[in-house]
This record gives sequence, structure tokens and C-alpha cells, in this order.
Amino acid sequence: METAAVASKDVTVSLAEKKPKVVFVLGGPGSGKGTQCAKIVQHFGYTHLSAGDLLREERDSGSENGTMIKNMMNEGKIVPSEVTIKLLQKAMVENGNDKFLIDGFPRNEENRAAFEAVTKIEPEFVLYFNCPEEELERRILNRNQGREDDNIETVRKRFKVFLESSLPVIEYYKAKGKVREIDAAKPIEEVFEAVKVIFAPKVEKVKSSRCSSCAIL
Ligand SMILES: Nc1ncnc2c1ncn2[C@@H]1O[C@H](COP(=O)(O)OP(=O)(O)OP(=O)(O)O)[C@@H](O)[C@H]1O
Ligand SMILES: Nc1ccn([C@@H]2O[C@H](COP(=O)(O)O)[C@@H](O)[C@H]2O)c(=O)n1
Ligand SMILES: [Mg+2]
Repeated sequence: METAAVASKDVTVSLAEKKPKVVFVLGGPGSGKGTQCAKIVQHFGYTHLSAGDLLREERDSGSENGTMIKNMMNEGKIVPSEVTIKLLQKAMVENGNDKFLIDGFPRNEENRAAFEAVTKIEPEFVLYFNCPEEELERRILNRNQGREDDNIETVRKRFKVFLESSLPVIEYYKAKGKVREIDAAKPIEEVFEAVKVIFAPKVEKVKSSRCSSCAIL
């Protein structure tokens, strides 16, 4: 226990020194977070960390938390923040990159407040994929990736948790002017066109004065 606490402190210190740039990626189950993150990685050099994928790896690793994670996921419930944050911290410290897309996190107020308190990292912004429930259900039931939680009963529970616990987090960041909302009901390439606008470097507006070395106004 003492060793685990020390290891966790070391990770926290390393992360504080690294000061990574973080973008949170949120949206209902099946809204296309993973699909769009893969594209952002290719075009904009971020590293994609999916909280759900990290929890699935931990569940399957034979760790002491495995059974608890499995039960929570099958019920569509949110795993205690301590577990998820340790996995995210470790993944960020071990990775050479300094800019991360954190997909599916923070899922509730507890996730949000604990991440901020432990890591002292404030996201650059929150990318929010907004999509109606009927479309989410259609996508999840056609996904065929063998996920135990991709069944109609669990999807409905996950969507309820999204409305009750995750939307308030999005509202919290909206009030801080940090949410970039995307209509995720459109086809994949159209959604990515909207995503690109958000990630593309902003070109500074040229002042309307005469350029001294050329004839441009
Ligand atoms: N814009 C889109 N239009 C149609 N299908 C899509 C779109 N985006 C993603 N999909 C498909 O929907 C399914 C869910 O997408 P994805 O896995 O990216 O969602 P997610 O938000 O990561 O879901 P989860 O929260 O369950 O991990 C996949 O089969 C994907 O190919
Ligand atoms: N912050 C999180 C993220 C995910 N979970 C659990 O994992 C399930 C799947 O997540 P996806 O993002 O891959 O859909 C989710 O339903 C939760 O059970 C979590 O607890 N905390
Ligand atoms: Mg996903």
C-alpha cells in the first residue's frame, strides 16, 4: 500500500513537470469519440487516451480491481475516479508526447474535480460530440467490436448516466467558455471537417495598415 502511494506520488510529480496539453473529448455512447480521435491523431499529432480502453485493459489484466471494473462497466456505471485517474496519469507520464486527447473523461463531477485536484491540469478545451439517442443506439448495436456493454439494455443505462452525470460536466465547462460543440449526427467525414476547424492553427488577422516592405494593404 505504501509502495503504491509512493509510486502514485512520483507519477503526479512527473506529470506536473511535464505540463501536458489536454483536450477532453466527451459525448454520448457511440457519438464517435474514438472514430474522430483517430483522425485527430493522424492530422494534428495528439496522443489518444480513451478512459474506457484503459479501464478495459485494467479489467483484463488480472488486477485486483478487475472484477469491480467489469461489474461497473456492465451496468454502465462510472468507476471510482481514483482508479481511472491513476491509469490516465500513468499513460501520460509513460508517453513521450506532450499533447493528449482524453476520450470519455471526465464522465461526472467526481471525475472532473478529482482530476483537477490531483493533476492540477486544466483542459485547453472540451470537444463535445452532440448526437441524438436514436442514432447512438443504431451505431452501438451495429458496432460489432465484441464489447459486453454494447447491448440495448446497457446502452440505455449508459445514455441515462450520460444525461444525468456527464452533461453537467459539459455545462460546467460551457460556463467557462471551454466547450467546442460538434453536430455528431452527420456522416464521419462531415463531422471531421467541423473538428478540423477547431484544431487547425488560427491565422492571425493582418492589421489594416500598409506593409512597409511590400505593396500589400
Ligand atoms: N458520424 C458517424 N456516422 C455514422 N457512424 C459513425 C459515425 N461516427 C462513428 N460511427 C460508428 O459508430 C460506432 C461508434 O463509434 P465510436 O466507437 O467512435 O463511438 P464512441 O463515442 O467512442 O463510443 P463509446 O462511448 O461507446 O466508446 C462505430 O461503429 C463507428 O464506426
Ligand atoms: N471516465 C470513465 C470512462 C469510462 N468508464 C466506464 O467505461 C465504460 C465504457 O466507456 P467508453 O468511453 O469506452 O464508452 C463506461 O460505460 C463506464 O462504465 C468509467 O467508469 N469512467
Ligand atoms: Mg469509444
